Amino acid sequence: MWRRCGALGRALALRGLPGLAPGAAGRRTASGPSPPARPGLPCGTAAAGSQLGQSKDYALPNASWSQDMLDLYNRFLDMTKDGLWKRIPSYNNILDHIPESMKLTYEKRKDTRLFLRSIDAEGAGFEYVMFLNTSEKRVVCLFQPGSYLEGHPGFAHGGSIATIIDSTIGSCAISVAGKVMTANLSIDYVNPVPLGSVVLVDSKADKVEGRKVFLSCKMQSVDGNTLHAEATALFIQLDATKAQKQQASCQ
Ligand SMILES: CCCCCCCC/C=C\CCCCCCCC(=O)SCCNC(=O)CCNC(=O)[C@H](O)C(C)(C)COP(=O)(O)OP(=O)(O)OC[C@H]1O[C@@H](n2cnc3c(N)ncnc32)[C@H](O)[C@@H]1OP(=O)(O)O
Repeated sequence: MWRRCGALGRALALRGLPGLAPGAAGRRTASGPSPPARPGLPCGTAAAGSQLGQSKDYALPNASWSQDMLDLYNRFLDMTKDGLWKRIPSYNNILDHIPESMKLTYEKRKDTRLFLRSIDAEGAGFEYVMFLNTSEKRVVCLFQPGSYLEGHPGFAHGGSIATIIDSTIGSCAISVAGKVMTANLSIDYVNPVPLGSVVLVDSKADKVEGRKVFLSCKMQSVDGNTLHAEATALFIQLDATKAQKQQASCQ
């Protein structure tokens, strides 16, 4: 049912995208190519507002991205050209991700932030960009954990790994079922993730049963040789009444 370790590398190769050269990381940190032109954005996001300059899109290259991160990003950007993959923009307020039509019941608060975007220093927190393939019900996240995500010396904290997995799987569940919440997330941590390295978080919706969305995910190194973590999750589509109540209780 699910791709084993290294399968994403094979999947990339199938698309004519060979794996990255080993040791490519770290060739460039302080400067690099200018951000490429914005590719197509997933429908239903607040992309239009963002394009008007209202919200910063963080899922674009910055000076902290390593060469591995940039190379992989450019490979995925290439894959957006035929329209099968789309880059998901990233704003620091979750409401900027919600289509205008769904915003009626929400009031934008200035003092909240998406957890993943809570660290301001470029490169110190979660550097990531996600790509969505709607037909495969799949979201892949390119993730470079920064120095403020440390757990054991030199390695990413397990909570930060859980966060990026939950968010990647969550974005996949949202693309399949709209308003959802994590009901269950189970993670096997297989190999530690070095800070500053680049990993691929590859998630897929395996099954939808009524309001239940079952997903699975693998986190692996760019060359596909190291499996860092694997996870399964259950997301529940919120029923409209409950969603309204939850919203009312936190305003
Ligand atoms: C187009 C692309 C778009 C891209 C989008 C880009 C955006 C990117 C931006 C940023 C990424 C962020 C992405 C979000 C990621 C983060 C998500 C979170 O962290 S969520 C916070 C943590 N989770 C909670 O706090 C939930 C707390 N729990 C609840 O509120 C409820 O328990 C809830 C909603 C999960 C279910 O409650 P009920 O009342 O609606 O449903 P009931 O009746 O209890 O369950 C429905 C069915 O599910 C089963 N079920 C429920 N929980 C289960 C469990 N833990 N295990 C197994 N089954 C369970 C039940 O047994 C039932 O099954 P039967 O229909 O009877 O067959």
